[in-house]
Amino acid sequence: MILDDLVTATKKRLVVEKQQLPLIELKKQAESLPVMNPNQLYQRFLSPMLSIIAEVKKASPSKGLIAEDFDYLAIAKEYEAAGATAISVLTEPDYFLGNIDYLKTIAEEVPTPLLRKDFTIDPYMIYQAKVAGARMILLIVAILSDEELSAYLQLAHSLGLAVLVEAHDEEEINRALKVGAQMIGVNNRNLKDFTVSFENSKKLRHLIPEDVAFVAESGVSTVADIQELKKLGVNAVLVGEALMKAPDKKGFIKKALE
Ligand SMILES: O=C(O)c1ccccc1NCC(=O)[C@H](O)[C@H](O)COP(=O)(O)O
Repeated sequence: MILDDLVTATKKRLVVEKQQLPLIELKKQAESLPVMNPNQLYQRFLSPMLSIIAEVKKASPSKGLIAEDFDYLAIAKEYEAAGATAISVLTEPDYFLGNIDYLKTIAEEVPTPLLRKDFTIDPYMIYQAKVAGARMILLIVAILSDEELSAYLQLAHSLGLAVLVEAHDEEEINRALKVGAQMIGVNNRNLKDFTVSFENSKKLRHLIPEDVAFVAESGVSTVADIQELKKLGVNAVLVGEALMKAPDKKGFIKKALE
């Protein structure tokens, strides 16, 4: 399964990264930075207005190369100007052709909160996200134990980072709620065969309490899709490929927010 491959690749990458910058140094850098209150961001997602998390995504395991012309900074600036609540930046290099430097550069110029979209399996990656300028990280229930989920969530909060906890079914949602997730993303993409269906969001929406933000992830192609998800009562929609391919990204987001 693709998640296993992603975890294996991430483990290999971390060995090298930890040699280049030992944890103790990285931690010092992260802990010297100001700490924001993640509740402000959670509350923003819980507001009655739909939130759009617009993704900067060059390639993916399901689609291969998505963006030949990948001016990630210009794209992020368009997302910001259009009113995206947050910008997700893929930093995974092997399968998504991402890079944490993309996030760093965007953070220096774009005030919109940034989600470090990666396969977090080690506290090192949470410190990296903080130092790079992220305001949010992703934790995927399927690749973490309950102990890891809880420890990583607390570590992120202690650094002022909000956490999007991704779940695929009822059992994973219950695990996310048990560790105190305040924002849960349900992936509409089946990671075994890459098919996409909003059925998952529909089926699981009622399991997430009102005070926990619900994010529908993946598979949005059109503004009409976003409107369909809005009717299900989602707080936010995470959109990658459709926005990357939209000739008028600003228009797409603005229409979706109408
Ligand atoms: O996008 C993939 O192919 C993929 C494969 C395996 C694990 C994760 C994957 N995507 C990560 C994401 O969460 C999406 O990039 C995000 O939800 C946006 O999806 P989309 O709008 O369908 O590009």
